[in-house]
Amino acid sequence: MESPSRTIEAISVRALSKSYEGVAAVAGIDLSVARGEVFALLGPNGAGKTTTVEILEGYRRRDGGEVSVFGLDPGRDRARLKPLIGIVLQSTGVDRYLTVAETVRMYAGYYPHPRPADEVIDLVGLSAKRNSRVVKLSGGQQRRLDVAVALAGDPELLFLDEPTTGFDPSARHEAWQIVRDLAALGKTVLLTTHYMDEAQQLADRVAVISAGRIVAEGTPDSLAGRDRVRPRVRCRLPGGVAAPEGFAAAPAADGFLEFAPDDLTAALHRLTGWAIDRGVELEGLQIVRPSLEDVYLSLTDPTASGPGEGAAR
Ligand SMILES: Nc1ncnc2c1ncn2[C@@H]1O[C@H](COP(=O)(O)OP(=O)(O)OP(=O)(O)O)[C@@H](O)[C@H]1O
Repeated sequence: MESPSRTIEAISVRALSKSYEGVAAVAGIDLSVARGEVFALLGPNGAGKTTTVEILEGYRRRDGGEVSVFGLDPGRDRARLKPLIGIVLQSTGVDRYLTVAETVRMYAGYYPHPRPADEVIDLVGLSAKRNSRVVKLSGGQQRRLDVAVALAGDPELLFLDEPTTGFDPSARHEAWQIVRDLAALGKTVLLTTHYMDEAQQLADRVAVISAGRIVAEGTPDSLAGRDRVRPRVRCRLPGGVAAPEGFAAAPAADGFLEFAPDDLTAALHRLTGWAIDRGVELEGLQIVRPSLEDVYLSLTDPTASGPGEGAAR
């Protein structure tokens, strides 16, 4: 039978506030993260992400609001919370002259119910480097070791602070796989990132923080009505060929013909039928929907023109 504690949310935040010298860094945030969820906090520099996360970790005091992590208040119950959470900071200070296995075992020793060190090392893909000294690891391998250290105590919740900053593309994809593996184990993951593709790939839900407030929250695919925006059709016509009747939209800045039809299927049928009849090539024909990055920019930059009709409803 499921224990009662399994039914509560991993993280619940109500009206959280925090100011530094009278200036609000977090100005009334509500947030809830379910157990087993991968949740991404997005926001520009200085938006209040780190402040929020460090309050959840018990490293910063809040000024106001309610915060619960597995039913515990991180401001009061840090000692009880510690074995339940693992933290991967942007840079950690593991002893560079220990081996990978020694490092993970050492950290495992701090926890009451650690995960077997070899299992943790396999999980982060460092099996081949088990007996290598930290000083000999590449940057990406050291980041994996940071994740291994955070996993040593077999926490239920992982905080990942910009987990792939500075990674090459293949290291990023490998790191993403580690996060997916953690999710498959039922772990809850709260990550901060500046990479929209990372949030799109990993997060079940995202929240965008701007100037200390949450300005949008939802799944990456539906954030701010992204899924309700009419897709745009784009293509380039050969020089001297006029757009067919009914498609006489002004060309986009890059010379593409661009329009957002009511009925995408019918419009494509008419356009491609017209092109076939006349032997015209529709160069670079594509259907474009606003990306998570488009939506993010419209939410966080008041001067940006939005990603499209209805995107930021
Ligand atoms: N210890 C501090 N003392 C004073 N001001 C602080 C302190 N920590 C953060 N701030 C301020 O609070 C605001 C929010 O900072 P925070 O570090 O939470 O933002 P962030 O979203 O994590 O930014 P980044 O993406 O750059 O890491 C910023 O204006 C920052 O200058």
